[in-house]
Amino acid sequence: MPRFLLSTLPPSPLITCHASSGTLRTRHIPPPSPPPSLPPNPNPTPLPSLTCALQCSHFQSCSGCTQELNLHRPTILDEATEFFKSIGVSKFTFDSCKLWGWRCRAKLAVRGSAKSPLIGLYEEGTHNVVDIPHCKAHHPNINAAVELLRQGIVELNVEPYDEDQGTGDLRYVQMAVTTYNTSLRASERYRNGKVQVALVWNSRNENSYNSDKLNALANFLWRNGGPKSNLHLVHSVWANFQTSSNNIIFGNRWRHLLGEKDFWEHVGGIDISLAPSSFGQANTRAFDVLLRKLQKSVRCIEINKESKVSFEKTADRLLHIIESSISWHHADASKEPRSWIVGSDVIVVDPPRKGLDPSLVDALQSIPRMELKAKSSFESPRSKDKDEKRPWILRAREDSVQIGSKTTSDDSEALPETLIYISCGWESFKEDCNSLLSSKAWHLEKAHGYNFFPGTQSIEVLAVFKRGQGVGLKKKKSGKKKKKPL
Ligand SMILES: C[S@@+](CC[C@H](N)C(=O)[O-])C[C@H]1O[C@@H](n2cnc3c(N)ncnc32)[C@H](O)[C@@H]1O
Repeated sequence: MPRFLLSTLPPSPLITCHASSGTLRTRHIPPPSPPPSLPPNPNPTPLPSLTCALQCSHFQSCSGCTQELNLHRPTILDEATEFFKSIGVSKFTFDSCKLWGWRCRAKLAVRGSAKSPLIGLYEEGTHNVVDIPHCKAHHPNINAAVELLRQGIVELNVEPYDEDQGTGDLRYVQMAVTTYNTSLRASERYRNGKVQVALVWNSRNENSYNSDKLNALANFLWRNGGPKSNLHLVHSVWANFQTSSNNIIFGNRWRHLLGEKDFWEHVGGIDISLAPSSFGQANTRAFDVLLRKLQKSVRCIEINKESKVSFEKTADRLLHIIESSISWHHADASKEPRSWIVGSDVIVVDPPRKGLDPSLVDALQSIPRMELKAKSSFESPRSKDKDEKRPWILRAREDSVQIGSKTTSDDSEALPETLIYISCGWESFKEDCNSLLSSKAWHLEKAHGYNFFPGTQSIEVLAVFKRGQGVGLKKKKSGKKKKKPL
């Protein structure tokens, strides 16, 4: 039976700063020196706000971070705590991991000129790129690789993209760090992370007129940052070809140019393969902490068909450590969501920032009705399976990968008891959460927050919903104490 198991493993020892604990173990940033006219304080006590301060020279101009002090406590945390309290979860916990150097994945715009390139993020509300060579959120090797790229652009006269004219060579760069290197001690792996560099090139393909420059830039990065260089920080170089005038960063065509083609990361206790086109968490350390709360997942539904190869590689390594079956399906979860809901014990959703598609929320809300219908129906699941005509379901079945044993049909009409919602969009999460609760089909059992994006007002939330109305929220009919749900 497809199932996602929830475990309560102890928190990872990688946590460096815990918002809910009284003692903070963070990188110590000394308070600013007193003005020269004042006698120096012989016993300076570090200001709590500065202990976890960003102290980034780009803060005023860059749109990446919105909070400068108390990085371990995003200000949105108070609202989140209140929100969960108002819906019956009084113990909302929050894990803060690395506060600086946490970002292992960055997409940066490349603008300016070949002599003076700008590599960074847009200024708030504009399309002016702010150069961020000393970004405090980036893994230090992302900043080092950006510096190398800057030298390559200048030396090889690579033209950054001009949005107004649609001209230039290099539009964006994606830098993704892998800290997976078993030849190093675990404590040294993060610091020695290697960067996969994906250059978004303004041409249709590798045969276009400016492809010599692309190869020259890739060779420059490899020569000066690859395994034979002193720096050795570049893992591989990829090209993505994009000529469209819209704001979409990547085109559909990818080419591996240099270095290792496979990119592995170790999170949640397992090895994960990631293609440069796949979604990958920016904060791999914090994601690891989140994943350790979840143990096994079985039926994965993904709209991006490029992820299939990554899934297959990942699953290949999983075979000897998991007993249950695991499958990957290329499908749009918002189309016919019922087909994914029915037959699972536990549903895990991890939607993009905009939250769940309304059709999926509808389906989750209507579970009590599905239950009634299932009770009154005598239709055999097997015959239903055979008669399936809906093209998207049939397509998804064809385009799927099954690892391990097949699912059994006995429980294929089971309805989920648990819904695990992983969210990176606080506003959409609140909306989805309110919709689920108002339907009375679900109640919220617990919620944890994670500091995935220190310095911003984004938090990652792991919320566990159980089917039906919560004990505390149902009208009490007798004075007897009811058992807490497990
Ligand atoms: C926040 S990411 C999470 C991915 C994965 N859980 C992980 O952590 O690597 C959201 C994922 O949902 C996928 N997605 C977006 N809309 C979808 C849809 N309608 N049906 C299925 N997958 C979808 C995206 O391609 C993306 O990989």
